[in-house]
Order: sequence, then structure tokens, then C-alpha cells
Amino acid sequence: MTDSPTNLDSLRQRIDELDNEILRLISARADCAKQVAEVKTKHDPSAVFYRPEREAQVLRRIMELNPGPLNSEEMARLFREIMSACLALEQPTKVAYLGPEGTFTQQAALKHFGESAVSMPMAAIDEVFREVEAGAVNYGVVPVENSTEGVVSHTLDSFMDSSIRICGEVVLRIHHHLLVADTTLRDKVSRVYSHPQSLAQCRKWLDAHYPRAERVPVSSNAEAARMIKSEWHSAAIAGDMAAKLYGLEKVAEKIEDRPDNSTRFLIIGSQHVPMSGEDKTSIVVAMRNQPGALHDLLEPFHRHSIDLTRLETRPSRTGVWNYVFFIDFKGHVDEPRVAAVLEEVRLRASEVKVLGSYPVGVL
Ligand SMILES: C=C(O[C@@H]1C=C(C(=O)O)C=C[C@H]1O)C(=O)O
Repeated sequence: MTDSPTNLDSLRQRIDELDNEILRLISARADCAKQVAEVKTKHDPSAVFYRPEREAQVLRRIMELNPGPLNSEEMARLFREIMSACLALEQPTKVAYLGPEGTFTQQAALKHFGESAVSMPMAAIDEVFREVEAGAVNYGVVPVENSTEGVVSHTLDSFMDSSIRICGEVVLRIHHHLLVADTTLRDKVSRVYSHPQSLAQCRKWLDAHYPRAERVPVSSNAEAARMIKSEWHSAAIAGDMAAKLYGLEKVAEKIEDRPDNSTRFLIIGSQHVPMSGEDKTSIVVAMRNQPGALHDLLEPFHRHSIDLTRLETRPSRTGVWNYVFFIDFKGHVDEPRVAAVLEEVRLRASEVKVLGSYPVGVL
């Protein structure tokens, strides 16, 4: 095939025809979603419109059927946006996230809910919990663990005295950059601002490249990006969103010590999410302070061949919560084998709280 104008013209004509078709199909899909909303409200006036298990199934199916040449993740991202717009037709979804604007948590919220959701930054993790509990927003997004730095204990602690449930998870690859403003004197950088987790995730890189620069922990990467605008001798470590938001330049890209650095975020809300076919459950368990307690707790999971994906211990905060374990495992509370394990665990523990069953993160 040559690149002759006639060839280009006919290819563009073909693209126009395909776009017409795509337009017609997306509109038909949106009409269907509107009808789904009518059915939902007819049976239950206080119906929940967002269905995480259904969205996970739609995305998984698309990824499975994708014929290429676009890769499956790319295709799922496109469908993510189509669903986001369809859901907004049913009801605009309000989402609170750990702010300020430009944080990785905002990026996670967009990745999970798409651009049509209305997202609101909160100053602290417990504020996100409070907004969801008060019903001021439909959902919240909070970080829970990082592959390099471990657990975000604030999030786990917030679950202890809350009735909030986990409705979903989203995993984000975290890339950090060293950023400067146009007024920064690049060879005079004596200070690097970032969130403590990000400073820790780039520790070796900083040791090698800026051994003498003072590392200043601040409340978020976005805050670090904002601060250096007025300091000619300072740089910030933050991600793409913060760089774009504050118009900063990248001196060095992807400076995280581990190339697979990723953070897991939780979607919190108040609904029970039905099975999606590939689910996870999170529980918090209090054990009495006695020898063998942890073994007693884990033994039923082993016997029923249930795959544990995470175990965290947190100090107790009341008399009842002597030892508190946060456990994530594969499976859904509505599955008989999971129900059986939970029954056994309840007999051995002084308190068990199911935080939620939810689809394993798709994107
Ligand atoms: C259309 C529905 O409502 C919402 C929109 C979806 C979609 O666009 O596919 C999927 C699940 C819901 O979040 C539905 O429940 O099927």
C-alpha cells in the first residue's frame, strides 16, 4: 500500500464510517443503561446504581474477547470510560478521595470510576471515612498498602470503629519523578520535598544522586509539588498528575527504587457487593492474648484451602481488641466454603468483623 492521497482519503472515509457506527452503538448502550436505571428504581426507590461486580464482569469479558491490535488493558480503559459515562446518566457518582488534587489516590479514583465521576479531595483518611458514613458522597478511595513500604496503618485503624464496607480495590503502578519549577536552579537543589512513603520508595536513588540534599517529609506529593513553586533551591518527588497540575518539569523520571512499585487502594462504601466470579474478602479479627492464637486463627483457612493474600497485625485499642488481625483472602462471603471458614473462625476469636467481599481489581 502506498501513502498516496487517494489511499489516505479512502482510509479516512472508512474511519468516518466506523466512527458513525461506534457513535450509534455507544448511544444505544447508553439508552440501555438508562433503562436499567428505570428498572432499578421501579423495584426499589433507594436503589444503588453503581454495581462493582457487574462492572468487573463487563471489563473482564471485554479483555477476554479483545481481538487486538489494541492491548486488553487499553481496550478495558476505553470501556471503563464508556461505563463511567453510562453510569453518570443513571446517577452521577460522588467520590471522596485522600487529597489534595494531584495525589496518586485521585489517580486511583479516576482509574476505578472513570472521568464522569465527581471526585472530591479530603485532607485526611478519616475525613474520607466520615464523608462516606455521613452519606455526603457515595464512595471513598483510600490507600491501604504499598509494595515497597507496606501497610497504610491509618486506613486499617479507621475500619476498627466504623461501619463502612469495602466495595472494591484498585492497584496502581506508582512512578515517581524528580520535579522542579521553571524558577528552580537545578544545580543548587539542597532540599527535596515529598510524602514520607515516597521519600522511602526513592531512598537509594536519592542516596546516589542527591546525597547531601535535605529530605523534607510533607503531607502529600501534591503538596510537595505546590511548595517548590516558591523555592528556587528545592525539588519535589511526585507523580504525573501533580507534575501536570503544577506545571513542573521532570529532571529525572521513574526514580522509584523498585520497578514494580505499586499501591493498592480500597473503594469504601456501604453496600454489600454480590459475587463477580473472582472476588476477595477482607475481615478483621480480635483474638484473646494466649499462646497459639494466630495458629488457631489461620488453621481453618489452610484446611479449607482458602488462599490468604494478606495478613496484618495492629495493636488493639480497646479491652476487647487484644490482638487485631486484618486478613484478606480469595473468595466471597456468599460462597459456602467461605461461610464455613468464617463460622469456625467466629468460634475461635473474640470478635470477627467482615469488612466486605469485592471483585479483585481488574485494571
Ligand atoms: C447498567 C448498569 O448500571 C451501571 C452501569 C454499568 C454499565 O454501563 O455497564 C454497569 C454496572 C453499573 O455500575 C447495570 O447495573 O447493569
